[in-house]
Amino acid sequence: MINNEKIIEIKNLNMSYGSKQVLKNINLDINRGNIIGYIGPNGAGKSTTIKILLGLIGGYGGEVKIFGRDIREDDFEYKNKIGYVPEIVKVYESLTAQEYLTFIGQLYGLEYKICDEKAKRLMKVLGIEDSYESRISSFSKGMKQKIAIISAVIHNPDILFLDEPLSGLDANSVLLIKEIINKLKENGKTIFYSSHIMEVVEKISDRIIVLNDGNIVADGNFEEIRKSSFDGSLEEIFNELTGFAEHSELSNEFINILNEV
Ligand SMILES: Nc1ncnc2c1ncn2[C@@H]1O[C@H](COP(=O)(O)OP(=O)(O)OP(=O)(O)O)[C@@H](O)[C@H]1O
Repeated sequence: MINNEKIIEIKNLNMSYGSKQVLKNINLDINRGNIIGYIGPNGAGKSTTIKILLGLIGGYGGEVKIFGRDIREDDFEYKNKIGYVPEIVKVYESLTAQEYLTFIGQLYGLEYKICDEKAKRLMKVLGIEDSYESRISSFSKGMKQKIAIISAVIHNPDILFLDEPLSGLDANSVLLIKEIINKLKENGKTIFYSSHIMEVVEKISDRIIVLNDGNIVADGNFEEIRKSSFDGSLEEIFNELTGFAEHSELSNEFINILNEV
């Protein structure tokens, strides 16, 4: 399905922390129903972009429109239609899954009874329903990740920002969550997928955007990126685009230091 409705429009986006410019004139239009692989080396500016889109940080230059409206003017309504799985999951660990998920659901305006029922059913699908009334502090890493995913989608958002969403999940859960992401796309949801696992980004994304030092250095589907670069895997192209060629030298140096004593 080709959908040209622009759901996110970013014009001349700049962001600095003190004297350090971390986003340098980013221009991006994102269409509804796409999975966008948003990748780049550590410190490239990915989280900063996502936090601006989420309305979590201000002080930027340029313009960001979501659902056609400037987020500076409409910073409340649009937030009800977006969901976010952060890289480092901070859930309120002293709460039970039931307390936490119903709290989040109610923040998004759902009735208690509806979020209670939905949360329990979603946990069942992800195989953790037995822990619905247990404290999150007793959960394994993967279980906490599943809670973070449920809390990001319980209100059925139109745009989903996922930062390393598969972190800590076992192979079966990875398969299930990837399948769910594809079905969310088929349902017209737009997904911003940020990850360092290149194999997944390569397979899952309709469009891949590579950020390096605050600049977009590649933008297109995997085939287009291959054509404009070379015929390799996304991991190889990524290393080439971001200028990282010293892995052999650096790994030798690391081992040599260990061998000194
Ligand atoms: N609150 C802050 N104050 C000062 N500098 C910051 C702040 N947040 C981020 N930075 C700097 O901005 C740059 C971009 O950081 P950002 O977190 O956006 O990178 P990233 O691409 O998400 O990296 P990673 O892959 O490691 O998560 C980095 O140099 C970082 O040190």
